[in-house]
Amino acid sequence: MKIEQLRKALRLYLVMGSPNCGGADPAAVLEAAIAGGITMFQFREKGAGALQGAAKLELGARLRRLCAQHAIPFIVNDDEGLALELEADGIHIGQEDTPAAAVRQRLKNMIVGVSAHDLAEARSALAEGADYLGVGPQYATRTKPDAREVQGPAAIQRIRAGGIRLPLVGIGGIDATNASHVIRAGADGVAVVSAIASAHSPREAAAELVRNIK
Ligand SMILES: Cc1ncc(COP(=O)(O)OP(=O)(O)O)c(N)n1
Ligand SMILES: Cc1nc(C(=O)O)sc1CCOP(=O)(O)O
Ligand SMILES: [Mg+2]
Repeated sequence: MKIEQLRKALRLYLVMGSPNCGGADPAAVLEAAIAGGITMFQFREKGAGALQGAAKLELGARLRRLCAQHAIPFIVNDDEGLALELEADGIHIGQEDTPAAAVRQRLKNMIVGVSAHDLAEARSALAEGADYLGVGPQYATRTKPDAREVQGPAAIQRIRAGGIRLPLVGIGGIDATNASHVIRAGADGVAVVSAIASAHSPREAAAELVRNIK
C-alpha cells in the first residue's frame, strides 16, 4: 500500500476483540462499524475472557473475511503467526513485543505498525522500518490496564516537530468529543476501541467520529 493510501486508511481505525464488545457478536459490531465509516481494523483479542487457540483463530477468520468483503485493511495485534495464518494486511507491535526490525525483516509485504510514546521511540520505529505509528495514550483509558501514563496530543506535536512524517494515529481514550484535538496535533487519524465497540450503536458511534475528524 502506498504511503498516502495508508494515511487515508488510518483515518478511523477500529481496534477490537471479543472482550470489548460487551457480549455482542464481534462480527456484528465490526459490520456496523464498517457501515458507520471505519477505514481500518485491528484484531486485538486481549484481556479478561479473551478467546484462545481454535476459537481465536475462527473469530479472526470471520473478521478477516468481513474486512476483505468491504476492502478494509485487516491488521493483527502482536502475533506474527496469526497474521500469517489469517493472511492479514499487516501487524501492530508495541515496545514490549518482538522488535520491529525483526518483524519487518520476516513480514516484508505486510504493513507494520509500531507503538511509540515519544520522539525517541518514533525515530527508532522509523529506522526499524515501521509503516505507521500508534501514539498513546492520548487520554485516560480503561481498556488497556498496562498503558503508559497519559501523553496527550502534545506527544504527537513533539513527534511531528521532530521531523517524523510517517503516517500516525493517536490511541487511548479517544471519542467523538476529543478526536479533533488529536487530528489537529498532527495525526492522520484516530484509533479507538471502546468508543465504537462498547457503544449502544457502533454504527452511529463510528459515523459521529467520522463527522468530528473531518
Ligand atoms: C494503533 C495502535 N496503537 C497502539 C497500540 C498498542 O500496542 P501495544 O503497546 O503493543 O499494546 P497492546 O495493544 O498489544 O496491548 C495498538 N494495539 N494499536
Ligand atoms: C490498545 C491501546 N493502546 C494504547 C496505547 O497507549 O498504546 S491505549 C489502548 C486502548 C485504547 O482503548 P480505548 O479506545 O477504549 O481507550
Ligand atoms: Mg502489543
